[in-house]
Order: sequence, then structure tokens, then C-alpha cells
Amino acid sequence: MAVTPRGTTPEPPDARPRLTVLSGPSGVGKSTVVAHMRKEHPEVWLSVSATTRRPRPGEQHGVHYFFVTDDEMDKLIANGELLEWAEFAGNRYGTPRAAVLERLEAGEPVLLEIDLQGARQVRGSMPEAQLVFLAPPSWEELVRRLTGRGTEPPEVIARRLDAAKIELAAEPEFDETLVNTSVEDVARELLALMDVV
Ligand SMILES: Nc1ncnc2c1ncn2[C@@H]1O[C@H](COP(=O)(O)OP(=O)(O)OP(=O)(O)O)[C@@H](O)[C@H]1O
Ligand SMILES: Nc1nc2c(ncn2[C@@H]2O[C@H](COP(=O)(O)O)[C@@H](O)[C@H]2O)c(=O)[nH]1
Repeated sequence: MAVTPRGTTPEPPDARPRLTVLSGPSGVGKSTVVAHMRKEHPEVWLSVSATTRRPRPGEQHGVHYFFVTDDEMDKLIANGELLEWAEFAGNRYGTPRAAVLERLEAGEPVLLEIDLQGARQVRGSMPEAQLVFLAPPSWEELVRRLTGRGTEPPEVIARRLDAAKIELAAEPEFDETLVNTSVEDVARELLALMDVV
């Protein structure tokens, strides 16, 4: 039991929102869950990553990603402007550092949606971060979702599924695992983990 000296007020538990990292194999539903969650709770701040990947139809610069050239990505990395970065299935992705630190400093709940390599880097540089793994209900359902999304050609799907095997094996490294059977349920569970509800 914590003992408080007479006449002093006990320290409140640390109420600062923590950085939360959401990872999981490509196609498991990370963006779908996060979009659903932010419709009801726009106060959750989602980092917008930089990427060398080409935009998919409907994706907007500055909203879904900052779409950058290889040279621009080289500079972001060389200048230390990324909190973490990784190469994933033939493209590079990275989290702009300054915006994340500003939002955390402002006391906002901050969410990163990044791959396993990035999650490991965040664990190394910000050990207080909460790492959440989003798992598919089954391998077959993951393949169905990634293929059914229709955004990548078969050879890219194959690369992403190769990466998925490695990511699924790394699930025990995470603090929490949520299984994406229902978008609504997982969005609620994630909000609870982030102390937003
Ligand atoms: N719970 C669910 N049940 C059925 N389909 C789902 C569910 N969650 C997501 N999906 C569908 O799965 C597909 C992949 O979802 P989404 O693009 O959100 O995955 P992702 O994890 O963000 O992928 P990536 O890492 O490649 O960006 C989409 O077509 C989406 O509508
Ligand atoms: N390490 C990082 N991974 C990131 C970042 N932004 C997104 N991602 C992950 O990349 C894959 C592929 O994304 P897609 O949009 O091309 O389907 C997926 O796992 C994302 O979560 C980042 O800044 N750093």
C-alpha cells in the first residue's frame, strides 16, 4: 500500500496520454479501424507518415500520407526528421518526428499506424509507448482482405503476405493484441487502451 505523509496530497497517477502504436500485417484492417474510431473520436491525433509509395486512387497528400520522392525521403532521414522509418514491400515509410512530439507535449492522445520494424524502433526510442498488435481472425481471412481490397497487383500482394508471416510471428513482442473480427469492437477496445473512453 502506498503511504502518504500526513498533510500531503497523493500524487495522481500519470494522466498524460501515452503514445500508442498500432501495427499488424498489411490488409488486417488497421486503417479501417482507425478511420472508424476517429469518426466518433476526432480528438485522437493520427500521425501522417511520409512515404515513397505512389498514391492509391482517392489518397490525398497531407491527409493519408505525405507522398515524397526518394530524394526527399533521403533528406528526411539524413536530417533526423523521422522518429522511425522502414522499407516495406519495396517502398519507404516514416513518421515525422516534430509533429508527434508537439502533440504529446500538448497532452493529446497520439496514434501511429506503422509496420513491425517501425514499432520496434519506437520501442527502442520511446519505451513508454504502448504497442498494440492487430491480428486477423485467420490467415485465410487476411489473404481475402488484402486481395479483396484490390489496391495492389499480385506480386505486391505476395511480398506483403511474406512480410505478414514475419509480423504475425512477432505478435508476442507487443503489449496488447486485438483480433479484428469486428471493426466496431476493435475500435472500442483500442479507444479503451488509449484511455480515450
Ligand atoms: N473486421 C473486418 N471485417 C471484414 N473486412 C474488413 C475488416 N476490417 C477491414 N476490412 C477490410 O479489409 C481490407 C483491408 O483493410 P485496411 O486497408 O484497413 O488494412 P490495413 O491493415 O490498413 O492495410 P495496410 O497495412 O496494407 O495499409 C479493406 O478492404 C477493409 O474494408
Ligand atoms: N515503419 C513505418 N511503417 C508505416 C508508416 N506508415 C505506414 N506504414 C506501414 O506500411 C505498411 C504499408 O502501408 P500501405 O499504406 O502502403 O498499405 C503498413 O503496415 C503500414 O502500417 C510509417 O511511417 N512507418
